[in-house]
Amino acid sequence: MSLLELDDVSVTYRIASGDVPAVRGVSLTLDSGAALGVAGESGSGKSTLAMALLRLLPRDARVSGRILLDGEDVLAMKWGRLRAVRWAEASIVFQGAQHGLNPVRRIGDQIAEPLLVHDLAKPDAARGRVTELLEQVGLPAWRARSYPHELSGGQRQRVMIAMALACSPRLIIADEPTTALDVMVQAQVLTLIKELVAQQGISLIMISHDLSVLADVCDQLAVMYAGRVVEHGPSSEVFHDARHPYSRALAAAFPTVGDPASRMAPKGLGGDPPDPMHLPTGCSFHPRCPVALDECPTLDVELWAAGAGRVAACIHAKPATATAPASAPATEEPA
Ligand SMILES: Nc1ncnc2c1ncn2[C@@H]1O[C@H](COP(=O)(O)OP(=O)(O)OP(=O)(O)O)[C@@H](O)[C@H]1O
Repeated sequence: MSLLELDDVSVTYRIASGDVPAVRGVSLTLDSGAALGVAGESGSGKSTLAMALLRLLPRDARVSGRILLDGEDVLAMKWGRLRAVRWAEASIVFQGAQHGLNPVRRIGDQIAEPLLVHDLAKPDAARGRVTELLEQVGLPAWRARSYPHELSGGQRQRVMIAMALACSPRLIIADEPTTALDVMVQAQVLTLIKELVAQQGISLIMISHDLSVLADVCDQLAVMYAGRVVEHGPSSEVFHDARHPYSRALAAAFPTVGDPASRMAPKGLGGDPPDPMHLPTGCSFHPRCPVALDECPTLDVELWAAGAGRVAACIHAKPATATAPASAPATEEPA
């Protein structure tokens, strides 16, 4: 059985000026021990999807569909069960989360907190576990006595990863875990995440705008555009031989060191991602698409099987005989 199964998950923010459909009909699965990368430009719905997984969304968000964690529907869990699941079974490392550490509490106490809150260890045992966790993330044990301001950004992000690991969860969701770090430190933290996932058999969902980073860490890639998954399949294939023109543009968009704007603008694409409140008709990508056809503005787009274990929501990937949509990667070549 899959560790995580998303079935037609949608998230809409209800704000004063109307509904914002941030995530639209996402269906994905994650096997135990596997790593799934979720890519897309700013505003594509990645963080909203990540937060929906553990019901961390603000009150104005409405979530529909099913999110099954080990067969249990997260959306139907009572609060007590949900609190037990957070940290202990699945934990999130947020973008720039290292800035969220409490400045007046020692690192060791903060790492121990999830263990104590979940009653998974007594204070003495928790101290031992903190030492173990610091070692796992490449920090010396004496750092337990440090305060956050005494650590570098990369070290603080390692602390956040240690906290996420504290209760030995089966799933870690990492939302842009290295974005706020400089390039050298980014590489070190990514290597750390990769090793931890491989050694401890933890499943990972990693979110980034950078397809190359995801392809390096993850087995599977899902590319999101305007709240939808537009391509999904094995990482190296999606990265090197994308079937959707948006994934191709993302794959070609290697960030330029020191130029944050270059990360946000996939090569060869003009324009900006659409406003979710005013989505283009047909394929949402058609106004920016370099290979759009006349029918794309009215196309009823679906995820079509686009090779072994792959799906893509593009007319160019649509098999001539397509009749039904594929909500998850199919295992057969299209006819
Ligand atoms: N609390 C909120 N209320 C209303 N709209 C929101 C809220 N949070 C996000 N949105 C909107 O939902 C859409 C998806 O946002 P989201 O942050 O999930 O995208 P993202 O791909 O994670 O972007 P980024 O990489 O910038 O974090 C955007 O249009 C955003 O403006």
